[in-house]
Amino acid sequence: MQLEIRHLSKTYPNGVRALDDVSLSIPPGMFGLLGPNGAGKSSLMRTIATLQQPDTGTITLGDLDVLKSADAVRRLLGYLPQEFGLYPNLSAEMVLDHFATLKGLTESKARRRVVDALLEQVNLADARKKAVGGFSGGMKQRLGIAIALAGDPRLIIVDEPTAGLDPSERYRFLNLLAEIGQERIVILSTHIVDDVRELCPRMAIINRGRVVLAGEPTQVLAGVAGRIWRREMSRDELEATRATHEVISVRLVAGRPVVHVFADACPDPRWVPVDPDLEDVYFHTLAGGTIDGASGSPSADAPALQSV
Ligand SMILES: Nc1ncnc2c1ncn2[C@@H]1O[C@H](COP(=O)(O)OP(=O)(O)OP(=O)(O)O)[C@@H](O)[C@H]1O
Repeated sequence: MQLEIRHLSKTYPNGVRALDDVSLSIPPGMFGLLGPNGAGKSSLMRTIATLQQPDTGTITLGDLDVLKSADAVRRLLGYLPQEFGLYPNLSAEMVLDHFATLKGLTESKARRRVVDALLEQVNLADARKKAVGGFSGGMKQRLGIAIALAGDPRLIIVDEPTAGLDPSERYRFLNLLAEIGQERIVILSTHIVDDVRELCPRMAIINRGRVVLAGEPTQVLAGVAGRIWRREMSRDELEATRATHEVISVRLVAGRPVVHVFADACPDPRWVPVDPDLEDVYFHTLAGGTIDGASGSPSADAPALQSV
């Protein structure tokens, strides 16, 4: 079963064009949808989740017309939105039991088995009796995934799930997603490049409502190989470099800027070649650059580049 999105566009009543002719093919496994704030990720996720209609375009899941069969799609869907509220006084077990009932698990013994298995899977079995109001961010996200998994969905959408998690909770959460993504379509929407690098065999970058790049991380990395150069420099030199080169990222190492530029040839002997990482691809693409061998239409107007 594959998710096919064709020519999807959406303009909100305030005139914002959140989706602009978006087309994507998403096979089973983890799919990373990367983009900066306001790129249109949540608009796309909500549309796939049947929570809003586009102006034009089609979405199919296998043989199912997603936009015309909302009820059938919801039976196959698990959705973890960017923000979700939980009654703080209920225990994890009660919350999950409630959602499992909503998903159609009406027989109490079968539902208890599912709830137990889900709590075990997301590593919350020990916290099952605790009120969710006292949960940490990571625990809440894991409970959110357990809710999304109730009813054994074929398509799972998770919108910015790792923002605000500490490194160990983030690692735990990504591991859980990797396990889940083995037999289903899992769309991970995020602005965190590392989430996609660590998890997703397929990815797309969306910016200003358009798919500006789609492909496999290894393939898109190969597309910029040999054209990323690094140099440590002073802050004054950085300003001059911005005027003459395509600066794609700047990181501080011990307080000094370490700069990556995109160039077909070594700018001068002070620059050293680097193996590109996905962040180089991301910022190069957002700046309107193209990647050899990847699909997508480059951003017409480039946003400001990342700066320190
Ligand atoms: N209901 C709405 N009405 C009007 N404009 C909206 C609405 N929802 C989103 N937008 C606008 O559409 C654009 C895309 O927003 P969207 O939330 O889809 O992006 P995003 O990539 O998910 O960003 P973020 O990570 O900040 O949530 C933004 O300019 C946003 O302000």
